[in-house]
Amino acid sequence: MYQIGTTLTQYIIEEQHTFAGARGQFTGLLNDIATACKKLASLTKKGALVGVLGTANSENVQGEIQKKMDIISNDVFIEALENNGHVAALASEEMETVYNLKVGKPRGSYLVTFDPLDGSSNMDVNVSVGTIFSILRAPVGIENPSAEDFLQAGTQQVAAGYCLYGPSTIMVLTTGRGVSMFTLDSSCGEFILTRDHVKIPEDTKEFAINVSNQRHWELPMQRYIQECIEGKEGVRGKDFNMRWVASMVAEVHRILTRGGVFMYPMDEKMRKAGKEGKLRLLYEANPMGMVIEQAGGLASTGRERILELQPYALHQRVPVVLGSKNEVQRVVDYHLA
Ligand SMILES: O=P(O)(O)OC[C@H]1O[C@](O)(COP(=O)(O)O)[C@@H](O)[C@@H]1O
Ligand SMILES: [Mg+2]
Ligand SMILES: [Mg+2]
Repeated sequence: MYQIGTTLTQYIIEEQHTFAGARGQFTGLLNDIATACKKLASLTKKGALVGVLGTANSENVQGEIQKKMDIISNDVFIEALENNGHVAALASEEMETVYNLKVGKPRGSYLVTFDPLDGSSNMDVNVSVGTIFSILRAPVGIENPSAEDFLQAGTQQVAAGYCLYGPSTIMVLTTGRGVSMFTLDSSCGEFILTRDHVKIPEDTKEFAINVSNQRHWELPMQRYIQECIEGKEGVRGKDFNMRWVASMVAEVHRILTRGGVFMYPMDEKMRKAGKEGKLRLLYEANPMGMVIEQAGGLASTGRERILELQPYALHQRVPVVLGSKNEVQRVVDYHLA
């Protein structure tokens, strides 16, 4: 158990000691990620003052028009991670293929997948956005890991987390020993531990889903949401509230803070478009799934545990239902009934 007020630097040095044979790379890598997030926190706060709002004239591998900050965040992350010999390769929402380090750059023991700017549709309207990251082990002795080397099940993650750029900047991290939250004190440029061993309430009265897609949902999801909306008058016997920020980081942070269930289910519209979901397995669902499970919640596709899925593609999409244990279990039961 760490003292509230411990700095992230002190925390990760201690965590490093729990890894047998550790040589300081893990500490270094988390520090690199923290440095990138501090830069992004400053840029998102300055916004129009530093010209980072608006759309770039380019499309990413997802077929989405990129925001300027999608590209800037991706570059900031690469710059912070590629020089210090902690990683062997990187993969990101904004890059079609694996980013291999330039010739001569020292290679490290880890792979990092990341969503440099999550909730990017909120950037221009000043609503919370964030960065999501997942750390995996790199194959030993491979100079340039390939996409296949990244296709590891979520259970293989060494660590995962996100940084939320909201009213305050908060880094949330798990190394597989519970979930810790650090708030950025910009006066000293340090992330300070503000909550440790975070636990999600098992029950909730708050759901998050984009209801505009309702007519396309599968019947089990229609039933679940209808029952929530019927509230006290219905079979649930209690009223529910709804939230939708359209930034997964903000939804997950709310759930870690007061419980809830977040859903981005599969639907008919996606099926017709040949998609298997909206959110991406390697740099959204897996890292958030690890954080949620480490805080006592569940993370499912609606039918399967997300962390046990065997990935087959770098930008693979999956349905996501995560949050308070008993509520996610109910959604799964409806899908498996
Ligand atoms: O616009 P919609 O359909 O409500 O989707 C919102 C979802 O899409 C996302 O913005 C996708 O992430 P990116 O912004 O990183 O592409 C999630 O953060 C969010 O939960
Ligand atoms: Mg995202
Ligand atoms: Mg993104």
